[in-house]
Amino acid sequence: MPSFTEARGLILDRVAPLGIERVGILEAAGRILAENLEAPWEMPLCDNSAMDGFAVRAADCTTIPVSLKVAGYIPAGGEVSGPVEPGCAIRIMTGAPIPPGCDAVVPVEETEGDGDAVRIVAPVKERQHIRFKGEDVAAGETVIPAGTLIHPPEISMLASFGKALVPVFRRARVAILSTGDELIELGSPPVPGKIINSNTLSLAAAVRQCGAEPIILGIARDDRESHREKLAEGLRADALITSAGVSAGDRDLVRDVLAELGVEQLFWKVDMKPGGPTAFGMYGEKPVFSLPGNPVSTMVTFEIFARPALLRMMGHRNVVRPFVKATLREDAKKKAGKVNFLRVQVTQRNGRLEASTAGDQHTGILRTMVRSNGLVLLPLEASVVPAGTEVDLMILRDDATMLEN
Ligand SMILES: Nc1nc2c(c(=O)[nH]1)N[C@H]1C(S)=C(S)[C@@H](COP(=O)(O)OP(=O)(O)OC[C@H]3O[C@@H](n4cnc5c(N)ncnc54)[C@H](O)[C@@H]3O)O[C@H]1N2
Ligand code: MOO
Repeated sequence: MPSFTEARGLILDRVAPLGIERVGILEAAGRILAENLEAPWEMPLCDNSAMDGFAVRAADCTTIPVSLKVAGYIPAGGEVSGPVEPGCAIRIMTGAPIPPGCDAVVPVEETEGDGDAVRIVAPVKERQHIRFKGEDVAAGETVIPAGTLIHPPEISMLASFGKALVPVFRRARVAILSTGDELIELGSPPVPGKIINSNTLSLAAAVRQCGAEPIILGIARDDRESHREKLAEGLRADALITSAGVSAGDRDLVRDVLAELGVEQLFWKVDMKPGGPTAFGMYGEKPVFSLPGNPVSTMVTFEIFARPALLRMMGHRNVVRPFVKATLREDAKKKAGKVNFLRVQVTQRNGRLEASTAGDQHTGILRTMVRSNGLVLLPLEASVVPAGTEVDLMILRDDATMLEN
């Protein structure tokens, strides 16, 4: 039986980025750039002022104070007129081009009005307060390499170079199927023995949260016909995720029917809890995740196995949430011989991360998952991990470490 890292390795070895598409620049945020951005021109395009003030010739300002004739005005977006004569200054706004002849800008705060002239009252150094042509980016330079996750700074750079359409890796279309005769859809009244199909929705939300597109297939009933029809439909997407029907129950049909449909199984069962009865296979280039049905196990196995694979398919390079060190606040008990993921509440105290159990750790307890914002890895052989131990923590929520308790 593979460890969770081996199982994840088997998956990541088999999935690769999907194709490339061009999207409107705002749609590119959160996506992965698929081609290098090479600067089509230099930035800035011309020497320009970094301050509101006066463009001067530094050689005119060797003795301070000095009065210079104000010979013109260039607003931002304005145009440069002829060269500036010695003894003259040009009123200039931030971003406006430096007129020829000038080699420094004096901020307005370092000047005084003097009729038609301006009096410069602070020392002036050649080149001060000028943003020089090409100092930010040279023409032809690779400014953003392919494979970069696009954040607002990349949007700014892409926009600055006129890229209204941006080449990004395609989003994965992910089919989601729940299985089981006990399931009813959201909206039906509660009935003992029946379960509202929450896995489809938590999976769809998780798929969406990682930037992929969920395709909800509904529920496959516990017969081969229903499984065959729904699973075949799911295999048309870029990836298929099913929940339930993979343990040892006599009606756990998922793996059987997937095999009939031509899915090559790479593993079934992983050495971890929750999530032991997870299966994974490939249908050609498409990954097929058969996740266990307990809602907690479904979500944990999505995090550990499906999310990294979907991210890789969408071109991401950093696909695995890293483990960071945290201090365990209470003793944690488990059965020796299996890796456990403990659902925890992460807090930050004096800049250090601490993890407390989020409640009852039975895999049937959904409330504990709702209370948790991280998973602590409890190692294989341990049966008690005492309070105060430094443990490996996987943070699941971006806002988790903002909490100071
Ligand atoms: N004899 C064995 N029994 C079980 C084993 C085992 O190894 N041997 N493993 C246990 C573990 S661990 C898990 S996890 C579950 C996984 O079972 P399945 O994936 O086959 O799922 P089901 O048995 O159908 O359902 C489990 C549980 O989850 C609820 N469920 C299922 N689908 C949904 C859904 N779409 N939305 C919300 N809740 C769902 C279902 O009602 C059950 O309560 O097997 C153990 N048994
Ligand atoms: O793995 Mo089951 O996922 O322990 O509840």
